[in-house]
Amino acid sequence: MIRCEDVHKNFGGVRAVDGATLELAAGAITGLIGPNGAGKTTLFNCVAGAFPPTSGRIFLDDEEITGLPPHELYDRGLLRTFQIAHEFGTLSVRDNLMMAAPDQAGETLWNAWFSPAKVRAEERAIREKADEVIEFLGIGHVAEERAGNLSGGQKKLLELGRTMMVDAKIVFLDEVGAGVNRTLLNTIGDAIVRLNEERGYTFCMIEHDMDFIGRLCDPVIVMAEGKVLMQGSAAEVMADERVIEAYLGHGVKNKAEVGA
Ligand SMILES: Nc1ncnc2c1ncn2[C@@H]1O[C@H](COP(=O)(O)OP(=O)(O)OP(=O)(O)O)[C@@H](O)[C@H]1O
Repeated sequence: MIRCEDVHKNFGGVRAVDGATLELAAGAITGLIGPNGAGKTTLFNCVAGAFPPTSGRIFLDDEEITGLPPHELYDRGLLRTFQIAHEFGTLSVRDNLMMAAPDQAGETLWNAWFSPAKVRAEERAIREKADEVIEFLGIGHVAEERAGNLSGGQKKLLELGRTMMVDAKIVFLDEVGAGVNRTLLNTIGDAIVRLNEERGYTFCMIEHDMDFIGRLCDPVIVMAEGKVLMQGSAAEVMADERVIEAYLGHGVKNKAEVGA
């Protein structure tokens, strides 16, 4: 479980996150929505260690993780997908997955020279794991394809695959559905649900596609003006007057009513 207590993040005079308090339950797929500029990405960045909050505290279970750098969070199984290097365009999908595996013995010259058997055994295990991830995600038909030739949606699947190579447990997804066609979006959605149900991954996802949110996320947390406006099921938040007003912009609804 991740808990943010009264988190603030200022950029000069801009209060990007202005006292956000929320919990991301372990084992849930939580959606984070809100109008442009609501502070969602900035809050993500604070939790995932891109920069520390100006004030407030963040906990992973009972341990305070406020301000910890990404690699320390990564060691605790928490990662934001872009923390893993973007795909290597000229390498195959399988090789991209294999390179995401952490702490490989073959990376040191010493092991490569003096422990070649150990390096080979480890490489075999990593290859088997990559093949398992490829099968899980149903991307066998592009396993030998150069990652640079994948469509935007397939690259998102590869991104999810790389989280599986490092056995992440809490994954932050920032607009994973952006610019992805409906069919592939369903495939990505299915992979997220299966990772959640079968492997116990916890997800928190920023998303603008409300159909996608409605299908995957429970609960949904709504942010507006740097704060948490409300939390509920997708149906509850979509029907909530405060949420509608936040999306329309302050005063717009009232003006519309006055004009009506
Ligand atoms: N590095 C920065 N420097 C200055 N201001 C920033 C910076 N990052 C974000 N902001 C400002 O902080 C506010 C919140 O931005 P943020 O990107 O967190 O919102 P968001 O909810 O993710 O929006 P969107 O849905 O449009 O991505 C905005 O007013 C934005 O202009």
